[in-house]
Amino acid sequence: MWRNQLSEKHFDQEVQRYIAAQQNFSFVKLLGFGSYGRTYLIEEKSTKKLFVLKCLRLKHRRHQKTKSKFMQEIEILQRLSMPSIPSIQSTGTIQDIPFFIMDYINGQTFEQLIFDEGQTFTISQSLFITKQLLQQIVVLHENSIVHRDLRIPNILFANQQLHIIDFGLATFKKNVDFSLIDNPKQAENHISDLYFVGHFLLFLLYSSYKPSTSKEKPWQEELALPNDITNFLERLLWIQKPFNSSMEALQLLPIKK
Ligand SMILES: Nc1ncnc2c1ncn2[C@@H]1O[C@H](COP(=O)(O)OP(=O)(O)OP(=O)(O)O)[C@@H](O)[C@H]1O
Repeated sequence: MWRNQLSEKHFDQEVQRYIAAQQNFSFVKLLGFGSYGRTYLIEEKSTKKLFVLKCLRLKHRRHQKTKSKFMQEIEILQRLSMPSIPSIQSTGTIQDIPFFIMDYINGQTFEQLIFDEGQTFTISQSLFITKQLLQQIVVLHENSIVHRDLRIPNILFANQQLHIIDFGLATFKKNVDFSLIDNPKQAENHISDLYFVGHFLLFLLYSSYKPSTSKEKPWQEELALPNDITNFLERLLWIQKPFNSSMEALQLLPIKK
């Protein structure tokens, strides 16, 4: 364990050395790391523009499957050209570890907005934001991509619009027999993203919920939403018949026109 940490720290220095050797970039800081990747903030000297360098974690360098998944994240981001998704600027290797450089989204995640800043959302604001998210998901699905990790730390608000990051679990959309799906989060079709949208909408709605008792009840009882919104959420969360596509979910979003 400590050996792994030691070598990851050593690798951070390798990244710093690599960036220092590039004429036009300077290293700013380590942004964080997840299970597959390690992410750094860098600055383009001539423009002062910030970028993110993401590389495969050192411990996975010999795992062919994880390496291919990382290369697939690059392929997916390169395929998508949407203002709400970071574009890839360049790719390469540092000591045989693959990396890519993408746009830095200078905003706040919904996790930060709700839990650090205590921001609250009304029902109509929550539905309006969910509509924006669904509009982006429709475009992803039209490009045959499913994100499969649309959690609140991966959805940011910046420049007056929503942005989606972290395509590490994304995959190419398949025709999946609904009866064979046992975990909607991992489904390789629209079901996965819509399931996450259901949880996203619940986080927004719960931001303004004030419990009247210490006893926890199901969200349907606690939030006591109008029926059309409860039914919509239950279809996203696969409690009721799921939507046939993200477009259908967008069209049936119970939002006042
Ligand atoms: N393009 C980006 N723009 C702005 N911030 C980013 C970008 N990509 C990643 N980040 C931020 O960098 C940090 C690390 O991201 P990374 O995707 O490596 O791991 P993670 O999201 O913490 O973990 P996991 O892999 O489990 O999802 C996170 O705080 C994330 O918000």
